[in-house]
Amino acid sequence: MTHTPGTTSQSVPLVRLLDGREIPQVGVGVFQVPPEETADNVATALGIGYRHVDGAQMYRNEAEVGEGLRRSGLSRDEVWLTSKLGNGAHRPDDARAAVDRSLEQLGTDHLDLLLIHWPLPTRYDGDFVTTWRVLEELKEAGKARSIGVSNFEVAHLEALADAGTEAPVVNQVECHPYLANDEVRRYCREHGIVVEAWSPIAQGGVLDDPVVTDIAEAHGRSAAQVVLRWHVQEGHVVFPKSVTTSRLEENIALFDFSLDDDQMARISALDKGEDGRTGPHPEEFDHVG
Ligand SMILES: NC(=O)C1=CN([C@@H]2O[C@H](COP(=O)(O)OP(=O)(O)OC[C@H]3O[C@@H](n4cnc5c(N)ncnc54)[C@H](OP(=O)(O)O)[C@@H]3O)[C@@H](O)[C@H]2O)C=CC1
Ligand SMILES: O=C(O)C(=O)[C@@H](O)[C@H](O)C(=O)CO
Repeated sequence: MTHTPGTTSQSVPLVRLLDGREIPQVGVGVFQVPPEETADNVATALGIGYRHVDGAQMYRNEAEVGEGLRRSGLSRDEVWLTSKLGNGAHRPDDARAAVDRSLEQLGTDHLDLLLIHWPLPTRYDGDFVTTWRVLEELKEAGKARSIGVSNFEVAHLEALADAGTEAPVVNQVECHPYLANDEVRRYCREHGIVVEAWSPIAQGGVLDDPVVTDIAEAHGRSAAQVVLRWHVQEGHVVFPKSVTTSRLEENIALFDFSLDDDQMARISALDKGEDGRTGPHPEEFDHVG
């Protein structure tokens, strides 16, 4: 990447992973971006200064992410691309074929980060360890430079560790002020696994909270910026989704203000535990398709 060491353009810090590679702490997510809008959305984000796109086979817009990258005029090695293995592709041959399809659609020969999207403990005899071994193989083959997991609970992470596998470098889980996901975050912290927080603003659901709006007013910032800054100071990697250019600009402008300890604590105290969860629980989610 062409950047000052330790930052991207827009001064987004890089977070060091267990394998020594560095991921831009703020990216853009493309879940629920309609395929016909995705290339523009990605090119706009890259034009603003984003250098990290969080995608997935499940989002059905990988060809358009690739098109957005080409339209941006940036070279492949200037942008961090993440993809996630679809739930229907956990069996080894299916996983290999699905990743080849992602590479072809994205128009690249490697992913920066490949994740198992969901552990699917109720499918395939709960055998995500075999699937993980395929990710290790794909990393060895150079098709994914880093490998990680998504929606893994502590028991799932322990199962990988007990099997003696390479450690995942990230665990991408639902996390925002209403769902702190403390147990998972503690395990990750203790094992050097970086937490990627999905739905970092709870799809907008935390933005009207009086604690958030009060702190936002004190800083002359938007509620979204305050919540995203809380994530940054917690050490999370985030990739808020937006199809609105002004919000894309806002969501990356997080590095010229900071929250004090009291503001951080007030936001952390908003945790509602399981009542704050907006998406499916990883122990139950088994959707394929
Ligand atoms: N691993 C997993 O299982 C999952 C991963 N993810 C990843 O996380 C990313 C982000 O999560 P997502 O669920 O999209 O939710 P987010 O928390 O990023 O919220 C997105 C929503 O908030 C709105 N929004 C964005 N920025 C602002 C702002 N500054 N002010 C007000 N509203 C705003 C967007 O509207 P608009 O677009 O109209 O501007 C959209 O409706 C996904 O795109 C995906 O990459 C998400 C879910 C699950
Ligand atoms: O966006 C993702 O990455 C997801 O896995 C989820 O959106 C998930 O598919 C879901 O929320 C289903 O309701």
